[in-house]
Amino acid sequence: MFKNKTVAFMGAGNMAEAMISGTVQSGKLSGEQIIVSNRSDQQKREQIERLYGVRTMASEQLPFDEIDVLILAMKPKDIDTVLDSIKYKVNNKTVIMSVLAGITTSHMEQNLPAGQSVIRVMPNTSSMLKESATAISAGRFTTESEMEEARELLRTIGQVFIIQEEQMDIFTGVAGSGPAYFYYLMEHIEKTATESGLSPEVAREIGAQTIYGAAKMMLERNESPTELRENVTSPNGTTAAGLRALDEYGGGKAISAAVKGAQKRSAEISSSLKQKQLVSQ
Ligand SMILES: NC(=O)C1=CN([C@@H]2O[C@H](COP(=O)(O)OP(=O)(O)OC[C@H]3O[C@@H](n4cnc5c(N)ncnc54)[C@H](OP(=O)(O)O)[C@@H]3O)[C@@H](O)[C@H]2O)C=CC1
Ligand SMILES: O=C(O)[C@@H]1CCC=N1
Repeated sequence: MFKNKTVAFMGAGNMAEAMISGTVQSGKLSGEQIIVSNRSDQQKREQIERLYGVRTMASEQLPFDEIDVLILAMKPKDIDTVLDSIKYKVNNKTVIMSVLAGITTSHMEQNLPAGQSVIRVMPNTSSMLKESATAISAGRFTTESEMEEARELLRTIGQVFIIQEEQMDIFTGVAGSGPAYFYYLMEHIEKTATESGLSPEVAREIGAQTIYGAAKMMLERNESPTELRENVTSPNGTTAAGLRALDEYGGGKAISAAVKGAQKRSAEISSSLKQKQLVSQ
């Protein structure tokens, strides 16, 4: 399916690198088919070329006519500069995918040639190991077969969910930002475990194995998290004591607030760009 296709990245930071790593490991695209570009960090380009065997260059040197899929992976604040820089160069057959939080397909469509196919994508950094939970939403001009190809391409970095664009903010709050909540949890578990006498290496390994095992249970057993939690919790046992402390300290509320906070920020990024657009009209 990807034979003779060229995929180019604009942006070579954490998210792009995670996607590049997963895609190259999948073996579905060769390094020759992937071009990675950034604004100015030459050292980073050399490192990516060495590690993943892909072609790299500065973004202004991208061979736009050769590119089938262009993945935008810079920070949201840089989107307008980038759209301005590509709008007279991009090929109308190129599908543009953006992984930028809060940047809507309509914002991109308004700043690109009429009819350009744009897909909004929200991956997470577990793409690095082909374990992302990635969402995609079609723009106005995207065909079903382009969405199918996008899904196939992103399957190389994990599971793909096609969602309505209105659901992107909450998806970002859950899955785009989500790994950070689990790392935060792990930081606290590790700290407590080492303070209580476990070596840092052992604390890290058992914490990670515990999260991994719980995630696998969720994915492979047809049981709700409530059932799974109850199976761990003996009356008046250790887990009940732990969960009571979590409740006392507002653990559940804190988790909901984290998801909502990220969701709200994603929506804010969209609306601030809309405001800017209205002001400049
Ligand atoms: N990190 C994450 O977990 C996730 C991030 N995202 C999204 O991914 C995007 C990138 O995030 P992240 O990788 O963390 O950011 P980084 O800061 O690590 O990387 C940003 C990259 O963008 C490049 N860049 C900036 N301006 C331009 C430009 N004008 N032309 C070409 N390249 C440019 C930078 O190049 P240079 O260094 O040369 O300036 C750099 O390679 C964000 O929009 C974020 O919302 C989405 C899901 C998860
Ligand atoms: O923090 C951010 O804005 C990006 C988007 C999702 C995860 N990281």
